[in-house]
This record gives sequence, C-alpha cells and structure tokens, in this order.
Amino acid sequence: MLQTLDDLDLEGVAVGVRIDINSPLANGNDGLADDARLRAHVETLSELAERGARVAVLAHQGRPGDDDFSTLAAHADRLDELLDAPVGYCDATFSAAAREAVAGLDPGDLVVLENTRFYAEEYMEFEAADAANTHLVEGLAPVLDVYVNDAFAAAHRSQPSLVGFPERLPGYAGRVMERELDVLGAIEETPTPRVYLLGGAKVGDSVGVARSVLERGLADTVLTAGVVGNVCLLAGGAELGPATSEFVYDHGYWDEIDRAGDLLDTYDEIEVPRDVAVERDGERHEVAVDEFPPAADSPAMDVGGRTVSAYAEVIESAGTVILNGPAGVFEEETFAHGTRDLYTAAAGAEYSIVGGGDTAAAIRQLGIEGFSHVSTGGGASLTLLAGDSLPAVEALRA
Ligand SMILES: Nc1ncnc2c1ncn2[C@@H]1O[C@H](COP(=O)(O)OP(=O)(O)OP(=O)(O)O)[C@@H](O)[C@H]1O
Ligand SMILES: O=C(O)[C@H](O)COP(=O)(O)O
Repeated sequence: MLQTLDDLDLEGVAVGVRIDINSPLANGNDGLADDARLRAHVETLSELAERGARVAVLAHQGRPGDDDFSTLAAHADRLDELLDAPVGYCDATFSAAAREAVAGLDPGDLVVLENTRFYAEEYMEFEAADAANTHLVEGLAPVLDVYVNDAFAAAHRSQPSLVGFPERLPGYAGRVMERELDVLGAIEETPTPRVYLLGGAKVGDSVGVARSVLERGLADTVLTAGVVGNVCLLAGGAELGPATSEFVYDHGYWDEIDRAGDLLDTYDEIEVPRDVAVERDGERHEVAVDEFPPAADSPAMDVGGRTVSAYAEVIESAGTVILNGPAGVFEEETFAHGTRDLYTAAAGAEYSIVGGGDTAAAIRQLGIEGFSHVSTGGGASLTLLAGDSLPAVEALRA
C-alpha cells in the first residue's frame, strides 16, 4: 500500500517533491514549447501549498549532452504563473545555497531547485540504498521532513532523486502518481485485441517494451514507426539511404539494430513500415522500403501513406490501442501526416491510452481528442503497461 497526501499533516512541514516537468523547449531553451507536464502537477503542488507545506521542488530537464538539457528557470517562472502560491527558483540543487533556500521557505511557499541532472550521479541508476548515499540525497535530506514523489513519468528510472530520498525520509505518492497507477495498473483488464504503436526516438526503451509485452502476452500486435520503425527496418535488412543510416549512427541507435533484429526473429506480431517519407528537393516524398532511395534524400522522417493504411486497419479492429512516440517528426507539418492519421484512428478505438511527453504534445499540436487516458509518462507508462514494476514506486513501498 502506498501512502498518499491523505496520510500527511502538512502544516509547516518541509516537503521535497519530485515532479516530472521535462518538456519540449523553445526560444533557444529560454522558454517552454509546451507546459502540459507542468499543468499536470498543479494539483499536487497547490494542495501542498494550500495545506501549509514548505515545498522544495526537484525535477530534471533533458539528458546531458542533448539540445534540451537546460536550467529550470523557465519552468519555475511558468509554475509561478500557474499556481496561486509564490514559486521561487534557486540555481542550486543540494549545496549550501539550496539548503538555505529551503530552510528560508514560509508555509505555503515553493522553490524550484536546479535541474537534478546537472550532477553526474543523477544520471546513473542505483539500488535505493546506494542512491541514499549520493551527494544529492545526503545534501538535501537534512533540510526536508518528508518526500513526495509525483514524478510518474520518471518512475522507471532508479536515479537518486527518485529512489534515494525514501530511504532517509517518509515517502508519499502525489496525486499524479496515484491516478496514473490506478489507470495504468489495470492494463490486463482492458479490451482485446491490444495493439501497441511504438514510435518516437527512445529506441532502446521501445525495443525493451516490445519484447516485454509480447513475452507476457499483453500485446496482440506491435506496430513500429518513427525512429523505432526505422531501426526495425534496418534490422530487417532494408536500405533506407545513407542519411538515415547516418542519423541512426550519430544518435547512438546503431547498437539497437541487433536487439531489434533478435526481436523481429522471435515474434511475428511486430509490424514494420512499408514506406517512409523523406525530403527531396524541399518537398515530402514517399519511398517504398524496397526502393533504395537516392543518396541526396534526407533521413526517413515519417511513415508513408501505405504504412498508414495498413496500420489504421489494425488499429480499427483493436479493443485497446496504446500509443507511445510520434510516427514522424510531427513538429514539421510536412512530416506530421503519419502521426496525425494514426493517432486519429487510435482516438476512435474502444479504449485508448496515450503515453509520452512529446506524444502528448503531438496530440495537442494536431488537435486530436477522444483518448480514454492521456498519461504524463512515456517510458514509465510503457513499463507499467508491460507488466513491469517501477523502481520509484517500489522505493515508496519499502
Ligand atoms: N523518423 C524520425 N526521425 C527523427 N526524429 C523522429 C522521427 N520520428 C519521430 N521523431 C522524433 O521523436 C521525438 C519524440 O520521441 P520520444 O521517444 O521522446 O517520445 P515521447 O512521447 O516524448 O516519449 P517519452 O515521454 O518516453 O520521452 C520527436 O521530437 C520527434 O520529432
Ligand atoms: O520524458 C520522460 O520520459 C521522462 O522525463 C524521463 O526522461 P528520460 O527518458 O530522459 O529519463
């Protein structure tokens, strides 16, 4: 049984609350391109403030080395606009400056501490007991009374800010965490056949999930798209042109080709794109995967119309559709077709679940409505939907 905010007296209590506000950025990373994940946590943060807690907010943005790896200053500004309570920002996470910022909070005040991943340990995976001995947890825990985890979207990571604090402080689930676990924990009861559409760019995560849902008999069909689909095509021996190979190699997905190949050899339930869309002479151009594209083409940036027709047919006969990751570079209208058409088909299914930060941003950008549940989590929702446990949730139970 998880303890929740219902089990807490919060007046004057120093709460460290881990949320997931990892978001698409804009304006050279000075602003947010989408604030949905921040909005999702307003309920928990407002409740903490209204009930008189002194709130230290912990969160990450991006991954070290990626373009969207940035400070949380813009996130703090936006939270200040979204909440009735005052939200400050501190450009430190666990140093003396951070401890002073937390110790100086009045009841009902919040401070957003700096991106936890600015510190190397936070981008490593630990057993909970070891995570409790990291600099972050050792540095910050002494000024906190309790820990609340509302970061469902990051709960599949066993990083210090997610699994270390409950070793040292009483741990509670926030409102987002509670709701997501209620809905996504019941996947085995959803209508069948169950179809998973796995797109986006987190290839390693998606390959692992595909294996898991097929092994456990949770998925009747796995449709692949986006970079995940491209890697599966390469694993099956397709030629997608030098630009796609270069993209896959440069982004570190090359090693996933063998894993995807093993999966395709083991399971017939996985479908790969029939055609892809590339940019040729500034225009969208669809190429069948057995037609070797010219060297001058861009990488494959979307699935093509033949893939959409075939996949839509599978989706239309599904009882449950689970979507994670866009089918293409939906941020560019030219390459948003596959995502728009497949997601529209999925929204019409009897039961539909959407997971993923960019996935949720895509449905809003494309104006698609009608899904049964839009999760704040991508990898986390898939981990749960694959029947696996979430380390950050297990840490709260311990
Ligand atoms: N063919 C493609 N080539 C390059 N990028 C692609 C392609 N297809 C999709 N993408 C990119 O994938 C990104 C989203 O992938 P990602 O796996 O992060 O999805 P997500 O919904 O955010 O999931 P999570 O919440 O797990 O991060 C988008 O920025 C999109 O442009
Ligand atoms: O966007 C996500 O899925 C979560 O914020 C976790 O991010 P990560 O995949 O970089 O750990």
